[in-house]
Amino acid sequence: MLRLEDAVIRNGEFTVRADWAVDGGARVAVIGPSGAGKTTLIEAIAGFRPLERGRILWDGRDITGDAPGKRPVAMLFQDGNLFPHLTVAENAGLGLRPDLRLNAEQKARVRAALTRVGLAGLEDRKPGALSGGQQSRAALARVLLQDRPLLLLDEPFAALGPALKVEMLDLVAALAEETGATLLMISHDPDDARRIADQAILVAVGTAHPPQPTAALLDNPPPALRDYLGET
Ligand SMILES: Nc1ncnc2c1ncn2[C@@H]1O[C@H](COP(=O)(O)OP(=O)(O)OP(=O)(O)O)[C@@H](O)[C@H]1O
Repeated sequence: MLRLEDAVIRNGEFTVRADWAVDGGARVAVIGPSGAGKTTLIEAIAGFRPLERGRILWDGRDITGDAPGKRPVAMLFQDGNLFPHLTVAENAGLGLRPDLRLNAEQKARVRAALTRVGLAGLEDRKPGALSGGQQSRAALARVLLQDRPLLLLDEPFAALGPALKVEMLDLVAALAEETGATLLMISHDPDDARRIADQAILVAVGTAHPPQPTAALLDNPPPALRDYLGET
């Protein structure tokens, strides 16, 4: 379980508050107007931004002061953070060992992860020789190999076309199901939230609200969300 306890997170003059918990294994969308603090929230959970007040707990353990690498967290960004000079296998392998000194068993795990995300046969390509969707898959393989119980996604597939995006969302949902990972995903597209997340955290007017059923929130949005969704 992820718990934010009476947390206040600052980003310049801006602050966002959070006081709630997300159950282990849940899939949660983070939605809300532009500039409301969604990225700020995710950065604090990942450890890139200190709390001004409060605590972050994972399964009861206080991780508030832990460095990003020590947290139970893997993060997937929109650009995938792939290194252009490394092969697909090497980019994925970074999820196991940053120095890439992989033994035979670890190399086999990299191959298995690449196969799982549909990149078998492309292990030796560089990212520049992959399509956008294939690049997303390579980044996902790295996240899979990191094997962390909490997966944070900041609009990971926004640059993909609609069909490809749906394919990637379904793959992420399937992987989360298989590994039991807890998923928090920022999205600007309500359809993404409905597709992948049965719960949603609304971030608006300085507050990240407790998770609530996605369909109920989107079917009957509060004013801050209604304006944003263009349903005035
Ligand atoms: N470097 C900064 N210095 C000061 N204020 C900042 C800085 N970066 C962001 N902010 C402010 O913090 C607030 C939250 O930004 P954040 O990126 O978390 O919002 P967001 O909900 O993720 O937005 P978007 O949906 O547009 O990505 C914004 O209102 C912004 O003005």
